[in-house]
Amino acid sequence: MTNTEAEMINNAEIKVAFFILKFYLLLSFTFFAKIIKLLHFQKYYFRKMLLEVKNLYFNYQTNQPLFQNLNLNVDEGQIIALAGESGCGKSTLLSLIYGLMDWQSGEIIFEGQKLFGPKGNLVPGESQMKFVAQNYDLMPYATVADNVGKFISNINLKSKKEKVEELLDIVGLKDYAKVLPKNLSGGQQQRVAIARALAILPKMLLLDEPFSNLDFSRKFELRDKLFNYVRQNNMSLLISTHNLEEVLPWADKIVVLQQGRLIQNDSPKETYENPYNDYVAKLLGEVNIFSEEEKSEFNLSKKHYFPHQIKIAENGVEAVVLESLFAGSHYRNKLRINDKPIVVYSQNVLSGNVFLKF
Ligand SMILES: Nc1ncnc2c1ncn2[C@@H]1O[C@H](COP(=O)(O)OP(=O)(O)OP(=O)(O)O)[C@@H](O)[C@H]1O
Repeated sequence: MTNTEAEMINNAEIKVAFFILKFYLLLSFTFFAKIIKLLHFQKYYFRKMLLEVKNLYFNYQTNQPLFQNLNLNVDEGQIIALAGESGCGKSTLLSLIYGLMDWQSGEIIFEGQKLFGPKGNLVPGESQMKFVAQNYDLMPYATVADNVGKFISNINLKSKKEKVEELLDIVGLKDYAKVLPKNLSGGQQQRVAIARALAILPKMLLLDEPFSNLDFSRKFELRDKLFNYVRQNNMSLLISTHNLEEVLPWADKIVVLQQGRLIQNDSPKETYENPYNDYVAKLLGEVNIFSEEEKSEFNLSKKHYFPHQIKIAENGVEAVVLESLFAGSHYRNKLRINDKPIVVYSQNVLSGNVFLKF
């Protein structure tokens, strides 16, 4: 064999070796990708149940039950929005779960253990949960930092200080560490209470309308940071709200209460696309509601249309423009189809008569 022939054989061997290596790498990459996908799937679809409310019956007054046979499950790491109009029972349900009131019958099970409400605990509240009620319950003569650090151990003061700083950053109160809560606004006190609840990384966090006192820009910032922190730390969150738009992007499930009855329990997308009734649709924002007669008159496929779901088109249902107002990202138009007033959002200002596509 000549030198050139030997070199050619060597090159061919190297090529084959490279080919096998490439094939092997590709195979192992696909294998690992599959494993990662499986773990991801498992994380979301085989979550462990953390809280179970079973056939809960509760009344403030004996003749009028607020909850009758209420059932609700919360999985580990799940974010659930508890929605409903004022007075539907959101705060009461959170207080019952946290163990601040006795219920008449039914069961509340947390981590597989039956809870007994106030009679089961010397100190009010369950130890693995934290509840931020609407009264905040702050220590008025301790600084903001001391309030936030209230439940953090003093064994390592440096790490405690760092944790408090991290939490104050999340709620946007870094510059208020040394201020007393009595000198803060309602919204600021609310944020201190949230930071304090996050401090001990509870397994379950119960927040009662946590954004009610916050201005628009603060709300955006806090929501992002709060939900990310909750997700990163695999906490379960039950958050009450009367405005679903506030929590829709982050919630795994929307649970809707109407006068103490649980009427819908679905994913945000399902709730938005198929609200159970007019009450649920209105919790999701401005909405056009059509009666059965109007549905057949305008040939509509559903009952509820949000203003952006109705498009201005070349032809379709004719409407008269009553008003077209600039609303930032869109124009908010009041229209009338025959006698039916509706609201439609458009990219341009409207006038005269238009055609609508549903
Ligand atoms: N201490 C109480 N005694 C008697 N009835 C009460 C008491 N607290 C609340 N209620 C009633 O129970 C119902 C539910 O109240 P709850 O505060 O749980 O509603 P909510 O949905 O949290 O309202 P909001 O959004 O205004 O906080 C309401 O009709 C309310 O009037």
